[in-house]
Amino acid sequence: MSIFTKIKKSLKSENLVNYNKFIKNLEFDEKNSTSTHLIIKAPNIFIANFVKRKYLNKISELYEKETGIKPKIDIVTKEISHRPLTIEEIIEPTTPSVLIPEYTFESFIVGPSNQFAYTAAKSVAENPGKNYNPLFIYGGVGLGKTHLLQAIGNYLKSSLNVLYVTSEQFMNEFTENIRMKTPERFHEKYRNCDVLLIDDVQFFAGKERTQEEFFHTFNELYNQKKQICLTADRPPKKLYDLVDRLRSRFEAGLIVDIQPPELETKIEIIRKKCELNGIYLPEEIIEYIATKLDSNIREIEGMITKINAMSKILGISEITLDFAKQALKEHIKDKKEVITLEDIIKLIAKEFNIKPSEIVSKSRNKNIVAARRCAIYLAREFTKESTPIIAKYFGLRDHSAVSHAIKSFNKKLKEDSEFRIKIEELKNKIQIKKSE
Ligand SMILES: Nc1ncnc2c1ncn2[C@@H]1O[C@H](COP(=O)(O)OP(=O)(O)OP(=O)(O)O)[C@@H](O)[C@H]1O
Repeated sequence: MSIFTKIKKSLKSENLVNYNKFIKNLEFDEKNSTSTHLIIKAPNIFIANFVKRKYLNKISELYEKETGIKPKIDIVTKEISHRPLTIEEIIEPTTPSVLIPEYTFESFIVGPSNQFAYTAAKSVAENPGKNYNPLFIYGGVGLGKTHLLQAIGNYLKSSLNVLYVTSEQFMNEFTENIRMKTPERFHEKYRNCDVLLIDDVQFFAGKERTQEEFFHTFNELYNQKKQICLTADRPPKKLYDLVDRLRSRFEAGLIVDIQPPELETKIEIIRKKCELNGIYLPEEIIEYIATKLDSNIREIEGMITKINAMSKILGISEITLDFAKQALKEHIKDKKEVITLEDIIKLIAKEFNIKPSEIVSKSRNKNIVAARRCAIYLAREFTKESTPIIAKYFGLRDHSAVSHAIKSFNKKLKEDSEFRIKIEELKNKIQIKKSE
């Protein structure tokens, strides 16, 4: 009998009223668990939350009694394996401890905000140890750093010895091996891989012994032309508590950033997540989530899961916009509507040296058309107006004309780096106005 079956049996024998409802259908994820880190699958988010609140300590205790090991336990839902569970947890930064098969290049949506990082990661995966070494990916919370790092690992794991760890795991293992007087075991593991992927290296900050060890690991692998990829929440030059020689190693490779996704990219990501998880959401709800929530994709995923789970539990077959609004009510921060369509028009008119009225006119003058497209794009990014309202305001036929204008705009953003910089500057100006 497996240990997990024994644990379930003990929970049953303790006559827990909720055994059938909450414990019976829990499954042990053998493939992804280790002896110190257990992953348990629950049928849905509510059961998972309940088990976490009520039974986690008990399960941990029973496991320790059986094995002598105090485990770390993650309870995940079957729908989205490996996801942390409560909405609060989903919003919290969390990093997995194993390679997650779903994090691939194919499931990663590319837009102007992450194009550079994606291309660099793909290139590293296709030519490990040859093009960019190390690859350093940085960016804000929940923007896809781990996903890209793991995509490299998943791409290479069948042909090479890939090692994926968080900086914390690296540190814990190092400390543990020192404590057990087995440093050679640690060296054996880390200095003999072909690809080393370390997530969240900002946590090396201030840990001098770990940094020292990592420095040697780095050199050893680098000299053997093994690929090293790192992620952090900031660029190497801002990792202040890192020893200089390590920082300069990081800086010697390719450094790429991931920016918050543009609205279109966000919408695409939501579509993809729904598709991957077999969730159907009408377009208007997808757009609602994308415009109302910030850029943290993990948070967005949490909201999709929540809407889906609530609809199932309440037996609702068709999810309406009102239902979604209700479900997300408490999670949508009450941001004041500070940027209006008029603000955008004024700003663009000034930038393009034309009159505000010309932007909303029917003129086909090249400069005015460019200004209009830009204004439409920014209106979608920064105001809370729906696509039909924006169409009406700019004198366009209907919402599909808005989508068309945004598509052409995104194409230009992708192709023309000077243009991209100009738009970034405009976005910054709007952000400044927003925070005034
Ligand atoms: N462009 C994208 N396409 C598809 N999914 C994405 C994209 N960007 C982020 N995600 C998803 O968002 C979630 C959070 O991403 P990830 O864990 O990679 O973020 P992170 O940048 O590593 O965040 P943290 O700083 O908290 O570690 C993941 O489920 C990931 O699949």
